[in-house]
Amino acid sequence: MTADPARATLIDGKAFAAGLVERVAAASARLEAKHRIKPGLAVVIVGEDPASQIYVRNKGETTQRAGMRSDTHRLPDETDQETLLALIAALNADKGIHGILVQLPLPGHIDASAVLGAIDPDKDVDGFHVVNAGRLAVGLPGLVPCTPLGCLMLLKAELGELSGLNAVIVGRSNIVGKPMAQLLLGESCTVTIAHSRTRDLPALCRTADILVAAVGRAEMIRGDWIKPGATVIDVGINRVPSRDPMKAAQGKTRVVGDVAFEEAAAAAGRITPVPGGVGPMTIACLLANTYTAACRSAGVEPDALDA
Ligand SMILES: NC(=O)C1=CN([C@@H]2O[C@H](COP(=O)(O)OP(=O)(O)OC[C@H]3O[C@@H](n4cnc5c(N)ncnc54)[C@H](OP(=O)(O)O)[C@@H]3O)[C@@H](O)[C@H]2O)C=CC1
Ligand SMILES: Nc1nc(=O)c2c([nH]1)NC[C@@H]1CN(c3ccc(C(=O)N[C@@H](CCC(=O)O)C(=O)O)cc3)C=[N+]21
Repeated sequence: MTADPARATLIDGKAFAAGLVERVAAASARLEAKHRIKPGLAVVIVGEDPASQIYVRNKGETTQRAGMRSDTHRLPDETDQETLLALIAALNADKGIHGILVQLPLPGHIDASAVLGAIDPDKDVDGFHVVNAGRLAVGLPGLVPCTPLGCLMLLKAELGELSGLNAVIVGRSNIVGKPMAQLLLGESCTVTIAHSRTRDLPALCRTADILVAAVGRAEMIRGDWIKPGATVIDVGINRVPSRDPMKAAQGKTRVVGDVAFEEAAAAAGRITPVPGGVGPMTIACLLANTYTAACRSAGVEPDALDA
């Protein structure tokens, strides 16, 4: 909460994620004590992309802190598709592994959709398999992509009932925009999905009670695009040069979202920061999905993970 009433309330994704990780850890400990199952996550990373390396290290550390098994498979950039598919087949067959995540992007010589399609849908903790996309679309239980799931948890924690609200999602990717739309539709929001061909995006955004930005363009969404009092969820993770010109000259960067934060915070009712907003929720939801997958593999009803 901020003291200035003219400024939006900050949605503390980092704190919410820490609480969720604790609840997953407690639920996993109960699962292990009662049913002798320790949830296990396998993360596969191909190549040396530095940003990906950081995320993968973060995921591994958080998973272990939650008392779950975490295996990281680091493969060289030149790994061929058959080798990767053989690893996935082995992980699909491994009874101690309940979740498999293949870090994206993959090197260009690998067909990402073939690789994602090879993961057992019941171990697909990213929720990227077409079977899970289909389950989400028709309202069957499945595994839901972590980033939109984390956004929905924040929205429900902040707003409670979402029914009837106008939601505008900027971005239509299969991993963020589309599943976000499905989830908000499931909450009975009136959902509009915008993209690079949308006409008069600022006017459309001004209709949003809930605005989700998943574009990948630094600070594209301006303060005067925000309906006063709206809830703004900024998914974007963009590296831009440091503010300090000396540091920028040394190639130092900082992370900003898709929303011009200072301007938007002056208009919005609530807003997520970047960093410290959606990003940590993505990792917490990955653990939640791994716990859920482990329970289902044993036919055990997962404990509720809400706050
Ligand atoms: N916090 C987290 O945990 C995560 C953050 N991210 C971040 O979220 C952002 C989005 O990721 P992702 O969905 O994978 O990105 P994609 O690049 O796959 O999709 C971007 C979407 O934005 C649309 N778009 C691009 N430019 C414009 C524009 N000028 N006006 C309106 N729409 C536009 C594109 O439209 P079109 O389809 O027409 O090309 C596309 O639908 C990135 O910054 C990414 O780093 C992603 C995953 C997790
Ligand atoms: N198969 C797959 N699944 C993914 O979920 C996946 C992926 N590939 N490839 C890359 C994107 C990106 N992503 C993020 C996760 C956490 C933060 C995160 O925790 N960010 C922190 C720190 C940001 C920083 O300072 O760099 C924050 O926003 O506060 C960000 C981004 C998951 N992704």
